[in-house]
Amino acid sequence: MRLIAENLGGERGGDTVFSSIGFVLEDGQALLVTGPNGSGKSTLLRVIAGLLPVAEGSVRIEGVAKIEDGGEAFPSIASACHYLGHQNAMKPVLSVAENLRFWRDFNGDGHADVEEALETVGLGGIGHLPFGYLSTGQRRRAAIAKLLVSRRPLWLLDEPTAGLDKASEGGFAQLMGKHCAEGGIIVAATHLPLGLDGAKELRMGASPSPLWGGSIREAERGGGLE
Ligand SMILES: Nc1ncnc2c1ncn2[C@@H]1O[C@H](COP(=O)(O)OP(=O)(O)OP(=O)(O)O)[C@@H](O)[C@H]1O
Repeated sequence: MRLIAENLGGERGGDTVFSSIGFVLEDGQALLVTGPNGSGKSTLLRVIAGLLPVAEGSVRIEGVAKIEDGGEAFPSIASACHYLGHQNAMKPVLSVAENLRFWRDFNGDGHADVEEALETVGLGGIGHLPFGYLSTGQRRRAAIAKLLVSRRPLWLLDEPTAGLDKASEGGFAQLMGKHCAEGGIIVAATHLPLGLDGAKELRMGASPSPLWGGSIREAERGGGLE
């Protein structure tokens, strides 16, 4: 599978946030989206996921495996991706396991079972607790377990390690490495190194405020791929 963005532009509230973004990611590749606050990293992920409209250009997947009836296993990016946003998308009054079972049923393509996924993220034994009881880092780990209970080749991750301790960051780096080694693709917006060897980097444009360490290169809000 390939994820292809061509001349991609995104808007928020009618204003252009980024434009002229282009990249191709093949099976097993990862892209780190970096840049200052407000430069459009989250907006880019949401545009790729189909949660916000494409303002210009295009983003698409190609080369998706066929299923038995000749159709494509994933007919759209939305059906091919896991989107992990800033919010964890879990119900606080449901138990951790109930939340994961919901997402497993909702997304289909059952993969790891819920207990196995919780063990993997170091939450074995607390699946019965209401999600709302968990600490910030435990909530993030439970949200990461969501990536494991259904198989989706494309992971779109927004600040995935926010709130994680060092050991959990290392564990998540291994999970991401395994996903790529199995042919998955990752696009991750981050301010922190994620421990993903060989990842490409897309730097989004500068912050409009010089006071917080950004420059005022408003004309360069488009991204550059390295
Ligand atoms: N619903 C909205 N309406 C109007 N503008 C918005 C909306 N949501 C975000 N924006 C603006 O879009 C721009 C890009 O925001 P975005 O969240 O994509 O940045 P980011 O690079 O992910 O930032 P951060 O590093 O702080 O997470 C910001 O200037 C933000 O104020």
